[in-house]
Amino acid sequence: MSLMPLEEAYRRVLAGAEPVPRTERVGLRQASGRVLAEAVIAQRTQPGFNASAMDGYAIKAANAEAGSYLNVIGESAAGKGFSGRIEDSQTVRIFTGAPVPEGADTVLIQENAELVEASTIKVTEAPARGAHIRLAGVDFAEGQTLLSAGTLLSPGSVALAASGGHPELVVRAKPRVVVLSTGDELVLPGEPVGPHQIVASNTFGIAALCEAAGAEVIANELAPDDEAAIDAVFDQALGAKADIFVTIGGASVGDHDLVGKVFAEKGVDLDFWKVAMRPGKPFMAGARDGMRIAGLPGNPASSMVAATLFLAPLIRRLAGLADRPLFADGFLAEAMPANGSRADLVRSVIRPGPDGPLLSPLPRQDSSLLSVYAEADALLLRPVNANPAEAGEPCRFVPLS
Ligand SMILES: Nc1nc2c(c(=O)[nH]1)N[C@H]1C(S)=C(S)[C@@H](COP(=O)(O)OP(=O)(O)OC[C@H]3O[C@@H](n4cnc5c(N)ncnc54)[C@H](O)[C@@H]3O)O[C@H]1N2
Ligand code: MOO
Repeated sequence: MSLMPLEEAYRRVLAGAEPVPRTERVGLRQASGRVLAEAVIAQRTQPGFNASAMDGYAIKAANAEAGSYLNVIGESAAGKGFSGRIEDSQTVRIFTGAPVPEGADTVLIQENAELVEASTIKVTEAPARGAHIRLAGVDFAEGQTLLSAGTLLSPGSVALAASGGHPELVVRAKPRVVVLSTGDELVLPGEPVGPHQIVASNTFGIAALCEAAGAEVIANELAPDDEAAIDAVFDQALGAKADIFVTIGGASVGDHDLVGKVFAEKGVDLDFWKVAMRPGKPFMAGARDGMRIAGLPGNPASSMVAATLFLAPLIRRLAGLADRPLFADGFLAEAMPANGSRADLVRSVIRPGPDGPLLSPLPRQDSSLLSVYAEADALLLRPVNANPAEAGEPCRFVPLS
């Protein structure tokens, strides 16, 4: 099988990927970052009454020439309005958010009034008619569409939905993902590590990446290099109606790399295996009965890079989130050597430059190095067969945050 060009692999992974049709109802405290499945219609008018925007006095503007005296007949506070009516030469003490009493058309801010007796004020500066009143419905009216289906709920839109009277919202269900790490050598962090064993690390990095992209990781399993064990987790994912089955490791050509073999036995329709990129070459993509398959390589940086390029965009698509451009534009902080037949995704740090982001490759690039991966801000793209490049030349990169 020849190596698939990176951009084509990306297009193929996303081809035909639609948001999952399931929806669910969540409370407002769980709603931020979710995608609305149904429009949010205002259940009430906001504000529901003419409200004061300032602390001061509710007045009739016609009575409030500078130098006039007004008789204070009561008080309107937020949550506790004044039930009477203002007649000529009268005023009501009013506070921010309080209902404007009947008969008043203006709020005089207290800085422009002088209390001359216990219940008399003198207007020191005349206000404009209508000043400092938020009219009923100025924000929105009952029945108005506040947020349309498909909106990614920001903290501000959660506040708007709350104001519209909604304790819960109908959102798209998160795509369900099962992650399986394979390898006899793997033990969980914190468990005793035998002489030839290692700690399963990208197991947790990949689960975090899936969740950050909008998925629900319904299982994060470890299995030894054993066909029956891998088979069992595959069946578990099918049974749980996972949208994506992600494997880590066993994707290459060694005698113990069994993932591709199990996929073939399980009737997975394999779209491609192996991408012309470094790291992350032995990436597999396919599907079985509506469950998408992403087979990631085992090397820690390789799995994180392949998941960043292919799995995260797929999850975003299934979650109903907008596609993001795969690459951003920047400039090389250093000269780069010529590149070979695989696109190189160079773990790099970013700093601001005069014309845009400047990318500096980290000194060590082996695909086992999580200490380097965790430090990187970006994957600097060196295209297939790129010529040597000078510092300052434009480049493209995949942001990692
Ligand atoms: N003869 C060849 N050998 C290899 C090739 C090749 O083309 N021909 N490709 C290499 C490339 S590139 C990669 S990438 C790796 C990928 O191999 P696998 O996907 O089969 O991964 P494993 O062999 O299972 O593991 C590789 C490495 O990663 C460690 N690992 C695996 N899973 C985890 C985990 N969950 N957490 C942390 N570390 C993990 C594993 O112990 C190995 O050290 O193959 C090359 N070989
Ligand atoms: O692609 Mo492998 O991912 O070079 O280490």
